[in-house]
Amino acid sequence: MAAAAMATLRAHQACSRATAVADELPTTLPPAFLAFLKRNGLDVSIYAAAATLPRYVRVKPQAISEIPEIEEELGLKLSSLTWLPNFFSLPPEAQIASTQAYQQGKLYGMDAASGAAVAALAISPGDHVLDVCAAPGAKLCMMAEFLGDSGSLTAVDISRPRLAACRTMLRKYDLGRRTRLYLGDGTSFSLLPLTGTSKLSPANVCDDQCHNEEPTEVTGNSDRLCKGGFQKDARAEITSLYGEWRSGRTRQEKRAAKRAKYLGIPEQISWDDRAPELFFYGVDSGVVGMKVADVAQTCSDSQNTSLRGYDKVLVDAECTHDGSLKHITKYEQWGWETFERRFLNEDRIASITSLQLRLLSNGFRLLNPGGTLVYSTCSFTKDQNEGVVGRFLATHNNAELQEVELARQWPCSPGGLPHTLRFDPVSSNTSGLFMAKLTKLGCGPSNKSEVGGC
Ligand SMILES: C[S@@+](CC[C@H](N)C(=O)[O-])C[C@H]1O[C@@H](n2cnc3c(N)ncnc32)[C@H](O)[C@@H]1O
Repeated sequence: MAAAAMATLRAHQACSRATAVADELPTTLPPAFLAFLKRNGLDVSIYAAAATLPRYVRVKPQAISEIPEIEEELGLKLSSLTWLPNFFSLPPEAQIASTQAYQQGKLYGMDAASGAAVAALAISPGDHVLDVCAAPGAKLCMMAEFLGDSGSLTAVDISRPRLAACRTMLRKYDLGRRTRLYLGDGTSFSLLPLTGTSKLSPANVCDDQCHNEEPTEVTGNSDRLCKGGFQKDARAEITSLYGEWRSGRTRQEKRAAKRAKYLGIPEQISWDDRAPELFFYGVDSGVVGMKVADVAQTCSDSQNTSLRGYDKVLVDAECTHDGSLKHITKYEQWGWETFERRFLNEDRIASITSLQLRLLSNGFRLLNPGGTLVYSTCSFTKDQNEGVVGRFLATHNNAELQEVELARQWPCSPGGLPHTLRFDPVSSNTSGLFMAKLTKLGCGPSNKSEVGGC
């Protein structure tokens, strides 16, 4: 079909969907949310699309040949997305959680717009990738798939329970081999990728004499390791090496859970506690066999050296979630007070753009020159999207917005800055998502303190 005819058809489809959604406008959205939409110039009718929006799943490449069996189990046809490989749409009411295909880790639920944000990063095998706000981890899983058998994936999130969900997901889908998960603050995270190879093969790992579940400085014999911990040898010099990661909650996690339960607070690290905690590492993440000090090599250690940062960075920033339609409508059952407290609280809204800017700036600091960063949110507001990116560009003359070439085939609209993109239920038939793709230009006077040899 000619491009012009295609555009007309798309506009027509969007228009008839818009008419349909306006007819089904929900009346239950709470006043605080309606006021938030009004303040931000957003049209409430978009939320009526929530009920008709398809569900999307990503089928792992290894399971693509099993689509007929998966369809039979689901009792319906998977409709392949022509613009996003391995993504399929399902009717909104489709239930996947009880299927064997889901339980066996052959597919996972993920909105197509979220898949597009990962595709925009153009991850290649061998890349060192950083995910600054990783949990609960659907994008992380997709990034791990793209990475394949080389390179590394480092992921950070500030919420312990969400990070635990992320770890469960990586393990369920067997995608954690090259991944390190950190409980930490993405605005200050400074750890560099591990570019070397593991110093010990699993054959050298011993089972006995294990003392700790987490690495600590101990007197040890660096030739032999314990699974998930370290052994003591009084004769050897002070050293500590990582063994294989062991499942189950670490002592540190159990302590934090107990404390959070006692205080009745969420298990989240405090904003002042900036030291990242290694929460999970895969067998090929480069951690096994490394000294604690080497794994903890930070960006500040690397000034004026040749230590490298990350090739690709995703900053899928915390936001007000107003574009995440299905999520929003769930609050009808969960209670709008929770939504108001979490997302519409005045202090929270005031601080969120500042948080987003700091997450973006820190992700960019850790990016190698020539590398790619994608900033995304699931908010429709200009402040959290074009506003944050505009403020960032005003102070980073080594950053440049880039075209997402794949997007020429995507059902999205242009954002308010060159090359930025917006997905929404009416024109894209997806949840809401904004994305900006940035690259870091070569070293200049303005980026002297950044990684990558500058
Ligand atoms: C939009 S969600 C990320 C979704 C995730 N990328 C995915 O695909 O599943 C935003 C995440 O940012 C995390 N977050 C909030 N503040 C943070 C901070 N200062 N540093 C790191 N993560 C943070 C939240 O805990 C939340 O999990």
